[in-house]
Amino acid sequence: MLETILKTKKQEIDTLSMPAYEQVEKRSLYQAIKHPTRTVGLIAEVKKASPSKGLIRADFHPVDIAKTYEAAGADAISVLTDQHYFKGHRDFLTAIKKETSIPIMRKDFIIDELQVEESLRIGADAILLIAGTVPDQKLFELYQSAHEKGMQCLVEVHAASELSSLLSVFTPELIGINNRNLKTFETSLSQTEEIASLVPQQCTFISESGIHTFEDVTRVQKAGAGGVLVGESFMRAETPSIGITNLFGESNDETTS
Ligand SMILES: O=C(O)c1ccccc1NCC(=O)[C@H](O)[C@H](O)COP(=O)(O)O
Repeated sequence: MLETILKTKKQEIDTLSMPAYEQVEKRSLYQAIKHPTRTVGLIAEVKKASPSKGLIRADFHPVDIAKTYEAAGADAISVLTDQHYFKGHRDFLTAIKKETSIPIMRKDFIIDELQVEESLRIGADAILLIAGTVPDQKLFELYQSAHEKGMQCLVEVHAASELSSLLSVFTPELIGINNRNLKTFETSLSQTEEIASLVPQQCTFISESGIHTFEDVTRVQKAGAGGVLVGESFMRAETPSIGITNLFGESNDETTS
């Protein structure tokens, strides 16, 4: 699947039209995760559809969803901007950035410097970089470029071997361990438990995908996760903010919108 997505991305990059600069202030994803609202950081994702699940939320209003995430104490928001596979759009990110005050991460398949520049222009505070999509040295160059432009990065891995290889080139401040196998689409939290011991002490790591219950959160927290990235279970909730309070076993009395 990843190979197919990357093929599409390369075609998109060939015809990429660069947007105008959005004049917006930068917010720190690293600080937000280091000082979370709860005992573990939460990156809440705005995602209409996905290759593994198809359409997830038909009643999809990205800015409203993002606002309810912020009201429910999310530390940061991840916005899918890929159109073809996730029904996202870069305009969603810009609109969300303007209507919220927490860090906004661009979730896409960023493999080229032009996309880093595009991310800056649309107002992203941070971008996702995925190990294995480009050689590690190239990933490091994209990481450096993002930082030079004032953005931060969540660097995602799917296997211990990917993390070891990456660490021989650079040490990202924020590492994402994705629990989803991109070949079978199965999620397993044991991914987080297996890879966690390889994360250097100075790094924070986020457990991504397949987190649906408070037990799931507790499990990855025990493995050392400083944060979780959750999409589907919030997007399937009647209102996404209730998805957040339910995930953390909190009362929904004050969060009804
Ligand atoms: O979600 C997919 O089907 C998918 C397929 C191929 C590449 C990436 C994919 N997902 C991106 C993500 O990592 C998730 O959107 C994110 O971690 C949230 O996961 P979830 O809470 O399980 O929606």
